[in-house]
Amino acid sequence: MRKIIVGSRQSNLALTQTNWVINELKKAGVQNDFEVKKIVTKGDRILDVTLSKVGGKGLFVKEIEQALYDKEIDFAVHSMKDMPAILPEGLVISSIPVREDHRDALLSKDNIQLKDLPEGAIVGTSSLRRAAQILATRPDIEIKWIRGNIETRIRKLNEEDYDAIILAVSGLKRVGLSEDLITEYLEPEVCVPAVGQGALAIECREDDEELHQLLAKINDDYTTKTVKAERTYLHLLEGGCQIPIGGFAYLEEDEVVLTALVGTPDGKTILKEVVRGKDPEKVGKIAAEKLLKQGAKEIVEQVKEELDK
Ligand SMILES: NCc1[nH]cc(CCC(=O)O)c1CC(=O)O
Repeated sequence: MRKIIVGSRQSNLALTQTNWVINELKKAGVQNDFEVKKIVTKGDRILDVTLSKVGGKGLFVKEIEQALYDKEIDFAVHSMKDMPAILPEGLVISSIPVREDHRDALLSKDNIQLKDLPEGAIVGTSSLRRAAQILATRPDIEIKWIRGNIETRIRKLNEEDYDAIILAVSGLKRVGLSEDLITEYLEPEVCVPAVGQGALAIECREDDEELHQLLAKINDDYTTKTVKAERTYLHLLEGGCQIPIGGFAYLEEDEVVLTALVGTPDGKTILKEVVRGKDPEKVGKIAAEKLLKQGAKEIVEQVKEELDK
């Protein structure tokens, strides 16, 4: 039986996600042997620059995709939210396992909720999406960029002058940290998560039929459907750059309910629509059309220009 080589970034989060997927495959009855091969990406090498400035989503996946092309690895597990809307020729997202918690969370030094943080409090994030939405409700807050993996960010909260930081609940849980660290769960009504947040994407070669069959065993229909709506929307709005875009969908009976958001980084303009319907692609498309009609394109262009400076 074929041994399956799995490529992974070497961060704790990436390795945990990769091992989780391998374990799910085994639980689903896959009997092949697996080997994890660690790959260093450009995103891992750049530490001190705002991510949006150095090229956003593509940074963490390029080297891994090359390894797939070169057949050094057979599949790779990514955070769905780090995946560009369009994949390079010959590669596909073969399977989407069940989503972890989709929400962002506020972790604050003295366990103070967002609405009760003192005026001018410093909140750490390197996400324009999070910054825009925090500033929209609390324009007095000072956003300060913070980089590093989840563990590093929590250390910086304790050691530096941040009053609070924002992290994805899923990331925190996956690296094995306690949810007791969370001060406040930010529901999508307060902070629309990143498209695909909490979900994983298993990427492999399009022509690897044998592997598709194995990976299909851990595909989750609910997650696939909702992520489809989110990513259709994302694709129609941008093209890979990191801008303040949020999207989150859930199912209500047999309908997809998608909340889609675009904002300016200062939070002064927030465009938001909730769209529901049976066909996830249609729902994503309608959400994009509604926001584009309200000026989303202008916001996207403006942010891209700022980032290129
Ligand atoms: N931006 C980095 C990143 N990429 C994926 C996750 C974990 C969340 C997920 O699985 O969607 C995180 C950390 C975070 O946003 O706090």
